[in-house]
Amino acid sequence: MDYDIIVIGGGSAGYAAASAAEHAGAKVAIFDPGPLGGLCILRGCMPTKTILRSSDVMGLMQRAGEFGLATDNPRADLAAIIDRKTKLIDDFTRYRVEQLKSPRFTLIEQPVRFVSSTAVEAGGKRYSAHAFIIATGSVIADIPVPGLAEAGFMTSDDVLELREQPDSMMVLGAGFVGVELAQFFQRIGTQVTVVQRSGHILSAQDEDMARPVEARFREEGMAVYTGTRDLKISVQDGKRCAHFLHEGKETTVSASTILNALGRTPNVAGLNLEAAGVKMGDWGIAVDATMRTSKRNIFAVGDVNGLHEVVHIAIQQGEIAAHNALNPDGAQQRFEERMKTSVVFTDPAVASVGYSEKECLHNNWPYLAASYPFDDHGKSLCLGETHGLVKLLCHPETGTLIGGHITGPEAGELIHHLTAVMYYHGTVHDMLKMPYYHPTLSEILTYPAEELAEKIG
Ligand SMILES: Cc1cc2nc3c(=O)[nH]c(=O)nc-3n(C[C@H](O)[C@H](O)[C@H](O)COP(=O)(O)OP(=O)(O)OC[C@H]3O[C@@H](n4cnc5c(N)ncnc54)[C@H](O)[C@@H]3O)c2cc1C
Ligand SMILES: NC(=O)c1ccc[n+]([C@@H]2O[C@H](COP(=O)([O-])OP(=O)(O)OC[C@H]3O[C@@H](n4cnc5c(N)ncnc54)[C@H](O)[C@@H]3O)[C@@H](O)[C@H]2O)c1
Repeated sequence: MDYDIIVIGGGSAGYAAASAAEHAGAKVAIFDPGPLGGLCILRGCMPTKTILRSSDVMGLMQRAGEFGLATDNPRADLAAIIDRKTKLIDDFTRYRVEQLKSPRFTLIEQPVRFVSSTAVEAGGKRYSAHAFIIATGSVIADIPVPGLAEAGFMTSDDVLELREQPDSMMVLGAGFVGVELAQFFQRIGTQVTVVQRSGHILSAQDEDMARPVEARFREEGMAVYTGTRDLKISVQDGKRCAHFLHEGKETTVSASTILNALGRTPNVAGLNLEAAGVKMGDWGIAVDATMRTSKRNIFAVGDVNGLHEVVHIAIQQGEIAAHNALNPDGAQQRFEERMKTSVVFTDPAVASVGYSEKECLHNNWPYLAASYPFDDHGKSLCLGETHGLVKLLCHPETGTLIGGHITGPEAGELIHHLTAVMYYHGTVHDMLKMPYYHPTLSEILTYPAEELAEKIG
């Protein structure tokens, strides 16, 4: 065999897998045709969070009067925002490329296709390995909306290079990508309309956690349509129009641009998975908790398995796969659904760890829930950040925390407190024994914990 492990794709999941495998003493090759850097650095987490910082500052400037301050007609310069993003991303990318090109691995900048379960082909050459870790990520999905392709649209990739601000924009889809970018554009002065099929935005979250974001969007002047049906697109008088059924009525909205945020799909094109005997599942390459595919020596990690398209989970899965690939007969590491975490970086932000009420109800799992709103919490009132709530879910007898959900100020930071409690299998009673500084946002977490502890007795 040429290598112990061949990693296909050098993004967050692939780099983590290769790094862990090399650290454990394996001979590793990474195949990636580039551009090198991975989605998170090049067109995902980091560039979007960089530009959102500008719109968050803008959002505060627009509220200056509320805090006894005056600003002189704040305006956004999209080209300058994009320049700041590009400078940072170039630095992050350079660092990642150096890591990929280090002598720790053999980096081959070619796409690969399987020829069997123990060999791949790239650039006309054949390479064999004991194990393979597929980490080819995801691509923007081609969702068939009538008229959309003819009308033309932008994607999150395009937005990150846009230098001229559109006067108006329709955002199709209100998942993570749609909501973060919708608020960015609305806050910098583009008139945004969001069109979402499910009954509330962020359809994977519990409804009560998503509604405060919708409320904030509307207060900021955004038009938000949820529960839409039969979406079609046309072009009339130079404007792009979306036609859909909303609350039983034919509705048409228009804008100069469309942002297609209808979702992503696993990137498996050209891999020739059939030759390796690797099977697809409903959302991506089918894997078990050890990250093994239908073929025992082949693993799939990160967006390509479609389980949770977020970066820390991609990294964790990469490390799990590396360990299991190198220890096929030893103790296997498993991905723990129990600790899954997500953060949507809107304002208010939406952060979750563990299970939602939706999931508990769907699976018939027993739970107790309690929540508390930010508009009744002292520190939030001082900050003027009163949108949202915190919600805790615990086991009805033991009080063990099984889910923590925060929509509100600094939710993406506050959630880690609940992550720590859950990591150590802590209970709502444990939360009440911990000291909380006053006045802080974190204190709000004790109120639902208290309610749940009283219920359990
Ligand atoms: C706009 C946006 C914002 C996001 N924001 C966040 C966020 O704030 N926080 C968060 O946690 N997640 C965020 N995500 C999701 C996150 O970026 C992804 O979950 C993560 O980057 C996936 O990593 P990956 O390693 O699976 O895939 P990728 O990083 O996409 O890596 C795949 C690699 O495979 C290579 N490749 C492709 N085809 C082949 C082939 N045939 N052969 C060899 N190599 C190949 C590619 O060149 C690429 O380098 C965001 C996503 C988007 C789109
Ligand atoms: N902050 C973060 O961590 C972050 C940010 C961005 C993306 N991501 C990751 O990237 C993944 C992809 O995000 P995404 O937002 O592109 O996809 P998504 O699947 O989360 O959202 C797409 C939305 O479009 C809606 N939709 C689909 N067809 C529609 C139609 N015909 N009419 C109206 N609405 C329709 C869907 O109901 C869905 O809510 C996410 O699952 C997330 O894990 C994470």
